[in-house]
Amino acid sequence: MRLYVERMAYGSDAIAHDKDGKTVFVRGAVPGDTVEATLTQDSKTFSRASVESVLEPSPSRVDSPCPYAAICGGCPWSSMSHEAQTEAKRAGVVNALKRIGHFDADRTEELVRTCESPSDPWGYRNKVELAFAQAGARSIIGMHAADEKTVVRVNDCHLLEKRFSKLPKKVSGAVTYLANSHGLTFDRIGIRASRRTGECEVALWTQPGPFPRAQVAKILGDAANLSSVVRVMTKGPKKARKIVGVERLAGHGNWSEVIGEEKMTVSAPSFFQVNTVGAERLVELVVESLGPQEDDEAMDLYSGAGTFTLPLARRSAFVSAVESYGPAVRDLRRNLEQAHIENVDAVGGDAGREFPDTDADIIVVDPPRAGLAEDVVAQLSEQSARRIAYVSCDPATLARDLERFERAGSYRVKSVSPVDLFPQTFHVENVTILERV
Ligand SMILES: C[S@@+](CC[C@H](N)C(=O)[O-])C[C@H]1O[C@@H](n2cnc3c(N)ncnc32)[C@H](O)[C@@H]1O
Repeated sequence: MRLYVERMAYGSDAIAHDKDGKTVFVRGAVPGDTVEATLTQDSKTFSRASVESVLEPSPSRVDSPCPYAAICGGCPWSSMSHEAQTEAKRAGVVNALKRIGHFDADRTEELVRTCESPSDPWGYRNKVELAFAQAGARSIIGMHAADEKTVVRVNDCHLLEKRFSKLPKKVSGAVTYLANSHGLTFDRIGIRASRRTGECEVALWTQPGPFPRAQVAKILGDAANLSSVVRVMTKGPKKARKIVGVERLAGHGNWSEVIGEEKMTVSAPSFFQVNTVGAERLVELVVESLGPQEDDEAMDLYSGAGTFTLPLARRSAFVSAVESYGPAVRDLRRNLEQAHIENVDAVGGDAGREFPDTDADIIVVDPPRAGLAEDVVAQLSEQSARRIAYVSCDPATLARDLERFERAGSYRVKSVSPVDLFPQTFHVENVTILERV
C-alpha cells in the first residue's frame, strides 16, 4: 500500500494513516516520506507495515554512515537527519504531556523547550552491550537486530566513541573463541570505554558455575587493552535474572569516567549515564535550575553512583542521597570518599521507604523508566523545597507523575527540557523543573 508518513511514534516506527483513516505503524520510514509498504499486522484499531520502497523521500531522510544500519536494531532513527530527530523527540514529549498527563495544549507548548543535543550525534556512547546467541554449535556475538531476537555480527559500532569503535570486534573475537574452545555461554557482554580516563572494562554476564577465570582474563587481555575484566553472575529465568555476584578477573574490577569536575567509579552492574557529554549537560541543567546555596539542604533520590550527588554536595550544606541497588550505593560511597566529600548521607534502600526525614530546600529525583511510585510523589508533595528537578528517561511515566504532582497541588511544572542523550534512537531524557506553589 502507498502511505504518506506523518510523524514518529515513541519507538522505532513512524505513523501514517491508510485510506480509511486507520493508524498504520510503519517500520523503516521517516516523517515526510511517501512509501510503498507491506502490511505485517492488521487489527481493528491499527495496523503495522514495513517499507518496501521509498517512493518520494522526505527532506529529512539521510543515509546512515553505519554499514550495519539495515540489519542492526541499535539505531532505529538513523535514516533521519539529527535535526529531525530532535524535533520528533520534542514533539513526542509534548504529545505525552497532553495525552497522558492531560496538560493543556497551549501550556504544554510553552513548558517544553527545544530539544538540546549536547553531544555529537555519533560516537557519543561510553558503553555498548553485545548479545550472545548460539546457532547449533556456533556462537554468535553481536548486536540485536530490529526484531530484538536475532543476533547479527558487527565489526564496529558507530555509537561508541570513535577511538574505541573497533573494540566490539576485538572483544567478540575473543569471546567467540572462548565460547567455542571452552563451551562457555554468556547472557551478554558489556563494554565500557572512557576517552577521558582511557579505561576500558569488559563485563561477561554468565550463569554461576565452573569458569576458566585465568584463561578468560588472558585471552581478553591479549585481544584488547583493557583496564578491567569482570564476570557478573546471574541466576533465574531469562527475563528476571538476578545478579548473584561479581568477580574481578583482571585489572581494577571497576571502571572510571569523568563527568564535569568529578571522577566517577562504577562497578559493572551499576547504572551509569552512557553519554558522558550529555550527562554533563544534565548536571548543568539540574544545578542551574535548582540554584543550590551554601546553607541549603538537598535531596537526591535514585542517586546511583552520584552523578548529581557530588555536584550538589559541593554547592550546598548537606545532601541526603537514596539508592536501592547495593553495588551502586557502594560506588556512591567510594566516589564521595575519593572526592573527600563528607556532607552526604548515602542511604541504601527504596526511595519511598527510606524517604529522608528532612525538609530539603532543593530536590533531584532521577528514577528508572517506571517513574516515581505514587507514594514518592505524595511524600515529595509534602516537602517545602523551593524546587524539584525531575530527571526522566521516559516521557510517558514523566507525564503521569507530573499530573500527580499538579493534582497534589503543592508543586507546579515550570519547564520541561528535553535533552538528546541517545541520538539515532527514539529515547529522550528530560529535565523537568517543578516549583513550590
Ligand atoms: C536512571 S538511574 C539514575 C542514577 C543516577 N542519578 C545517575 O544519573 O547516574 C536510576 C537509579 O535508581 C535506582 N533505583 C531503582 N529503583 C529504586 C528505588 N525504588 N529506590 C531507590 N533507587 C532506585 C537504580 O538502581 C538506579 O541507580
